Amino acid sequence: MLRICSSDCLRLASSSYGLTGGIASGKSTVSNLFKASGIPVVDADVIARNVLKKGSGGWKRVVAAFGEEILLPSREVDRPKLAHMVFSSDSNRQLLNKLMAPYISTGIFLEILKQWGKGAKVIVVDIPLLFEAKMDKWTKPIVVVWVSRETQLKRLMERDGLSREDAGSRVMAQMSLDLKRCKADVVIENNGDLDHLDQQFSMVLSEIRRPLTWTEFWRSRQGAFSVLGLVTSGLFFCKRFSY
Ligand SMILES: CC(C)(COP(=O)(O)OP(=O)(O)OC[C@H]1O[C@@H](n2cnc3c(N)ncnc32)[C@H](O)[C@@H]1O)[C@@H](O)C(=O)NCCC(=O)NCCS
Ligand SMILES: Nc1ncnc2c1ncn2[C@@H]1O[C@H](COP(=O)(O)OP(=O)(O)OP(=O)(O)O)[C@@H](O)[C@H]1O
Repeated sequence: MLRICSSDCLRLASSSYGLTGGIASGKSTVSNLFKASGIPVVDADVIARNVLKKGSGGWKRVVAAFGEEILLPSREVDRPKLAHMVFSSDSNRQLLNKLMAPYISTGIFLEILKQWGKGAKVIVVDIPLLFEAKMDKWTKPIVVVWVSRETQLKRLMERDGLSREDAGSRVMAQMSLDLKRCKADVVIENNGDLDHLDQQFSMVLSEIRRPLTWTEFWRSRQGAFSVLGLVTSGLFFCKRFSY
C-alpha cells in the first residue's frame, strides 16, 4: 500500500527529495528506479564509503580512534570487522557516527551542489540515517521505504549472509521503521514483490511530476523567489520613475 500524506504537503517541494528507510528495506532498489527515470540520486552510503578510503581525513580519524587492528594488510578499513565492532556496541557506533558525520554531511552537500551545477531540477538524496542524523529538514518531500520487521530481517540475512542475531543488531541500531513511517510524507510499502514496488513507484513519480497549482507554486521556494524578484523590480522601477 502506498501512502501520500496530502498533495499540498508533497508539492511544497524544494528540489531535494529525501529517500530513507531501514537497513535492507529497499532504498537502493527504489533509488535505482529514480535513476532509471532520469532523476539523479545522491547516495549517502557511497559518500560514507569514500570517507573511509585509505589516507582520507575520515580514515585518519577513524584509525586514530579504533586502532590499526581495523585495517587490512592493504591498510584499507576491514569493513566487516568495523561493522561487527559498531553494531555490537552503542558507544562504538556513537563514536564512529561522531567522527564521520561532518565528512558525510559535507560530502552530501557538495554532491547536491554538483548536481544543481549540472542543471538538475530535482535530486533524490538517499540517506539511511536521515532522521537519526537530523538531516530531514534539508529535504522535502521525504519518502520512506517501509517493510515489516520479518521481511527486513529475511532480506538482510539473505543479502549480506548474516546470522539472525547479527541482522537483528543492525536493525536495532536504527530508529524503528514504524516511527520513520510516521514522519514520512510518502510511504512505500515494500513487503510485496518487485512488480508491486514498481506500481507504487510509478504513482509516486506521477505525483512528484504533477505540475504545481498556483496556490502550491506561491507556497513553494520557487514562488518565494518569484515574489522577491517581483518586489525588488517593483521597488527599482518606482524609484527610477519617481524622479
Ligand atoms: C560500519 C560500516 C563500516 C559497515 O560497512 P558495510 O559495508 O558492512 O555496510 P554499508 O556501509 O553498506 O551500510 C549498510 C547499511 O547499514 C546501515 N548503517 C551504516 N552505518 C550505520 C550506523 N552508524 N548506524 C546505523 N545503521 C548504519 C545503513 O542502513 C546502511 O545503508 C559502514 O556502514 C560505516 O562506515 N558506517 C558509518 C557511516 C554511516 O553512518 N553510514 C550511513 C550513511 S548515512
Ligand atoms: N520488493 C522486493 N522483493 C524482493 N526482494 C527485494 C525487494 N525489494 C528489495 N529486495 C531485495 O532486498 C535486499 C535489500 O534491498 P536494498 O539493497 O535495496 O535495501 P537498502 O534499503 O538499500 O539497504 P541498505 O540500507 O543496507 O543499503 C536486496 O537484496 C534487494 O534485492
